[in-house]
Order: sequence, then structure tokens, then C-alpha cells
Amino acid sequence: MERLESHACFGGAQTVWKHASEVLGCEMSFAVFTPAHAAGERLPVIYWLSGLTCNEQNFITKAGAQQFAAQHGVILVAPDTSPRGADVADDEAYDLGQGAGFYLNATQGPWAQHFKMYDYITKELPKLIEAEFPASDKRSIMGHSMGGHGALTIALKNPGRYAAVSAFSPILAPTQVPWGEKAFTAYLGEDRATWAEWDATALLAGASERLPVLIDQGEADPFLENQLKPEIFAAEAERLGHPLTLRRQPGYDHSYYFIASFIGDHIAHHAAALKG
Ligand SMILES: N[C@@H](CCC(=O)N[C@@H](CSC=O)C(=O)NCC(=O)O)C(=O)O
Repeated sequence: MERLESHACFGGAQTVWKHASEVLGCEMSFAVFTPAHAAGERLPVIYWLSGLTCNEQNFITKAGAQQFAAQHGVILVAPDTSPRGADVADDEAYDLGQGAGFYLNATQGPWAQHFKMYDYITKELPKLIEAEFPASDKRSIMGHSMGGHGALTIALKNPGRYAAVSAFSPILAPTQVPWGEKAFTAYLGEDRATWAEWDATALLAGASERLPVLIDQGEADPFLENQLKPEIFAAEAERLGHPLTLRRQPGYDHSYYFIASFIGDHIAHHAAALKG
């Protein structure tokens, strides 16, 4: 593991690291904010999953989350959104390939060789974080857009592993919208039956844990109607009695200005669950 950046930040440290990922078969960068803490203290960890076109930098430079993590004594981990490199499959479009890993395990060529973001986020990364940083095994997960959906699917597929889950402007029914249909066809193939295990709305019915979901959604988000579709997820959550707080925020768009406006609420929500 190599440290690429280190900055004093709200009494703690914002660092960026590079390591050779066995699961993804490439070098990966990830960011870690570590608040001030006592020697030997182990802190809970919130994982943040970013959206299309992002890498580990977007969240740490735009969301303003560190001040709240410092207040609550939680570590923040923000990985890149896909495998990267000249040897890794890619596409010219912003919504497929590098920068668009969708937090699933691809089964189709040419993607299957490296695009195993689900295994990376749920297995390899937490193992590394809990071995190399002052991190406990208490974890929660949140994200934005493609990453908001990734956070939801990962929490739903791993009952008991995450103390809390939340999302900003998540893609909520990817098997029914253009971003998801395009990516799932490429990564998982034409057989839609194989898509359901990676769709948050489809996963709700089989969830064995009714972990409360917090979602913030901007009403002025240009992707709201065609790509995000919170109404589909909300209807399924209501049908199943799955606890959901869906906050529709008038005037806010899809950007990190929106995330920065409400990230304090999300970190407080996660900290309460992680320390409860
Ligand atoms: N370039 C595209 C849209 C790209 C975009 O809006 N990316 C979002 C995430 S979208 C869902 O996963 C993002 O987080 N961008 C990075 C940022 O720092 O804002 C287009 O123009 O349509």
C-alpha cells in the first residue's frame, strides 16, 4: 500500500492510498478520513460509494463530510468507482466501463476479468481497512446515484453486516432505466433474470433484515424522472413494510452542492446506528 496524499483536516487526517487489488486485478486508489482519536482506539467506518464518472477524489473534495466525521468520531472510506488501467476494459461513454463499475460482479466479457466491484467493496477493501487503519469491524454504507444504489444493494445482500444505509439521489430501479439497462446488459448479459440480484427494488422482497433506509432526493434533479425513479422503490418498500425515509428536497439538483447540504444529517444518522 502506498500513501499518495496526506492533509491535516478538522483535527484528523485526510489521506489517499494506492494498492494492488487482487480481486480487481489492477491498482486501486481509495481515500480515508481518520478523525483525531486516542492511541489504540478503534473507530467505526462509513463507506461512501460515488457515482458515474467519479473516482476517490469527488467525495473528499466536494462533500464537506470530514467536519461531521470528526464531530462523531467515525472513519470515512471513499474508494474509486471501478477498476482502472490500460489493461482494463473500457468504453468511450461515461456510463460504462472505467468510472462506471456499478458495484456488481460482471459475468460477461470483456468486463468479467476486472469488474468485480461488489467483491472489492464487501470483502477486500474492509479487510484492508480493518487491518491497516484504526478501524473497528462496525461498518455502515452510503453513496450517491450509481453509488447510492450500490450502497443499498450491498446492505440488502449482507444482512447484519452494516449498521446503517443511506443514499443521495440513488438509481433505485436500474433494471427499468437507461443507465441500468445499458450497464447490466454489458456486465451481466441479455438474460434479465440474472439482473434482479443487483437491483435494489428487486432485492427488497427477499431481504431478511428490515434495515431502515434514508434517502435524500433533489426535486430539481435532471435525472429524477428518467434514471432514478424513487417512486418505484418507495412503492415496493411500502408494500413490504420496509422502513424508508425518503426526503424530497425542493430546488436541489444532482450535484455535490446537494450532497454537501445534507451530508451532516447522513453522518449523524450513521453515527447513531454505529454507536448505538
Ligand atoms: N457527465 C454526465 C453525468 C455525470 C454525472 O452527473 N455524474 C455524477 C454521478 S451520476 C450517477 O451516478 C457525479 O457525481 N459527477 C461528479 C461530480 O463531481 O459532480 C452527463 O453530463 O450527463
